[in-house]
Amino acid sequence: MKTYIHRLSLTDFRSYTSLDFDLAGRSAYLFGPNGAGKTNLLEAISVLSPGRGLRGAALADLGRKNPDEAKGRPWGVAARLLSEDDDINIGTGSDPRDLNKRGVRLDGQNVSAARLLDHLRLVWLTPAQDRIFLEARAERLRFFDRLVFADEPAHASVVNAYEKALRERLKLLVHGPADDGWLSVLEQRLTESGARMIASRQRAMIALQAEIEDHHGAFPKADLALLGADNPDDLLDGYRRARARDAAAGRSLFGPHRMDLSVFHRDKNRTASDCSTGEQKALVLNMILAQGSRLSRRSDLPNPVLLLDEVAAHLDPVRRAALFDETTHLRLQTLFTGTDENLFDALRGRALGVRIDGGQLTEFVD
Ligand SMILES: Nc1ncnc2c1ncn2[C@@H]1O[C@H](COP(=O)(O)OP(=O)(O)OP(=O)(O)O)[C@@H](O)[C@H]1O
Repeated sequence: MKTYIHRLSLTDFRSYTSLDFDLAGRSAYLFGPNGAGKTNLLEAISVLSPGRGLRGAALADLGRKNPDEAKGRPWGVAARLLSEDDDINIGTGSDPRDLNKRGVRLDGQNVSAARLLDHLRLVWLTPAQDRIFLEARAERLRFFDRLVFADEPAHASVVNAYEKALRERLKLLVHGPADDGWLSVLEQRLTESGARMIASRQRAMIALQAEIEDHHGAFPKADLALLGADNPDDLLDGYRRARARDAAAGRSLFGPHRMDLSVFHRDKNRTASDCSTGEQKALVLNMILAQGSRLSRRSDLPNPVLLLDEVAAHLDPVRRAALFDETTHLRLQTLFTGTDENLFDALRGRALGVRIDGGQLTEFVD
């Protein structure tokens, strides 16, 4: 299902007081100086999906505030989406009673954030993710889980339920009383959600690997592997046996929350963390494009919209051209950001060029 963002409206979101942006379903290159508000605009789109957006920010921090103010204003983001058989208004914004919460609306009806996924799938890449192969395991797993989740939305609630049970079990083990009955209930829950987590991650990894084989000739091939995927039949016993060790360590040392994603650069015959910065960027971009391509072929899902923050400038001209060709070929609505206006030349005719300065969109170049 091809879905495109047609119009985007922001109210008191980060540096924007009020903004209406007519994308008309097109891709766009947003350019302007540092601090102009380019990432803020991508972040506004990113909160049109469950979770806390591409910076992982606290919801209360998204509201516009002056430097001397401790608290931001209530904020809102709305979009009109058009697809082949759908025309819908989606919106989200602060809960006026509690700025740490937000409400979500679909055509004026209050709904849960998960419902946004019925209409819009987002895949993003930010500069912070360039270092994903060098980060701690938990960060890499979170990155990969987001890819899984764009594919299987239920994965997010399974991970949440798992993490909640894990925290509760650890609290009991460390602070007591270590009621064996309740611990067993929690470990049973961990076993059930843990087995689902492992299965979803394995499915997503296999599908992504198959997609990488088929596409993106200009980007290095990545060999993906999931490490630490326990046999689901061993989980219950594993938690039981880890009790004393976990209590002593004050950490949960067993289970699929300790899985990791291993990425290998096939042509260089090196693990990703030993590759150059540019090679790492190309590897992660390959994974993002593969995911975008995969989702775009699923006729049961909305077409993904790609948010690529400061990606183009860090690629060599051949890869940059390949990136622009790929997103055009896949008909993926993509929002690129960058400081260099000249990069727009390669996108002319297939994306809007939008100058952003002082928090305002000041110029459109077609
Ligand atoms: N809650 C907020 N209220 C008002 N302004 C904010 C808020 N949060 C961030 N800002 C401002 O937004 C600006 C940063 O915008 P953004 O990160 O979108 O810049 P950018 O154009 O992506 O810049 P760069 O090229 O440096 O990445 C900063 O000036 C910052 O002070």
